[in-house]
Amino acid sequence: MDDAFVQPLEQRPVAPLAEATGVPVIDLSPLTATPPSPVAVGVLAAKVGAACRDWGFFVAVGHGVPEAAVARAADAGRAFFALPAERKAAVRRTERAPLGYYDAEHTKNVRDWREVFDIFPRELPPPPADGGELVFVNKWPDDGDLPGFRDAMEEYAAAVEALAFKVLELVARSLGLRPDRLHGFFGDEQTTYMRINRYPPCPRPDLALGLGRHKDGGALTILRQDGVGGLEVRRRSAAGGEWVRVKPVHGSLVVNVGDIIQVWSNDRYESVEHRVSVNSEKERFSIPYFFNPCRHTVVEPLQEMVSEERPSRYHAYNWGDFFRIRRRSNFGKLEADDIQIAHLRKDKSNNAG
Ligand SMILES: O=C(O)CCC(=O)C(=O)O
Ligand SMILES: [Fe+2]
Repeated sequence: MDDAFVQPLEQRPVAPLAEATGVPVIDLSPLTATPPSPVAVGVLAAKVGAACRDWGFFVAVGHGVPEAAVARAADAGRAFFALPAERKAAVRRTERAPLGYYDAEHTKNVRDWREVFDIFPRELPPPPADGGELVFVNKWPDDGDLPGFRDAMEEYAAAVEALAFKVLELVARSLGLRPDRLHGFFGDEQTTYMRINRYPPCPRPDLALGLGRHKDGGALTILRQDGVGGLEVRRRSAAGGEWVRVKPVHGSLVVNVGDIIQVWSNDRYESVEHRVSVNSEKERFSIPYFFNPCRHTVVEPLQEMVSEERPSRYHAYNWGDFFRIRRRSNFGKLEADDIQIAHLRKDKSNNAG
């Protein structure tokens, strides 16, 4: 195996992991009840708040994303990766136009054992030709190659977007905010993107990771994983900091708190650190949906989350700049590690990330 994939000793997956105890599984069906019960929604918001605080993630069931849409997207993803290499290369990502196919992602400067395909469900208009800006325009494979691929991706993304707004509302409620307090950040110029991941079987699963440890930089991630397993999350340091496996639950979606909610909440909620182990027998597929605000959003603790007793813990930053730097560092091996919100923390003594 190529050395580029070998994780530093302390990051190598250690098997077997402790079976996760108390991983929060939350039934979101009160959201789709007609008419909705304000009491049930209030109870739900409290559960979501506790999971965001104690774990930084939860497993959602009863989420309302139709099973058929999930199945079509999953099948379309498999079919895409099964295309011959040259068909995938035809929609390959470039440094300037970072959507499409890629097979050399790096996380913290170690190569991931996976291939990916990225789309922006809400495409951004192409920037002026010579501005040097990134071009977020989708690269769809030929419909002849892959009939129905685009439709399946768009249908799934639309269903997950509806869920993302509902979860955002629960997060806002749980912080004592107006239910639509966060919606305005997610307008037409959203930088939300959706990815399909394929993790091939790996001859040395003891040395490599499908995806190295990281925190998602956006607001929320909604992830569909198949039945193979491999996703691992790290418990907050207060709870021991050990890695636990997120066992696949049929029909569920995993919801991660990202860095932006950590900052907005002024550290009431914490973005979950996670990684993906691989195995030597089975390929694994997943579909994360990264719910991200508009490019020009200035991210900082919400004014309601800041007080004299709890002053703002972060310097304000421009999301578009953060996103661009992250995308660039994913492109290949760089001199420095990825940018982290820990770098934007005012009190650098708590600098883990
Ligand atoms: O494949 C997975 O289960 C996790 C994917 C993930 O964390 C990511 O793409 O950021
Ligand atoms: Fe992630």
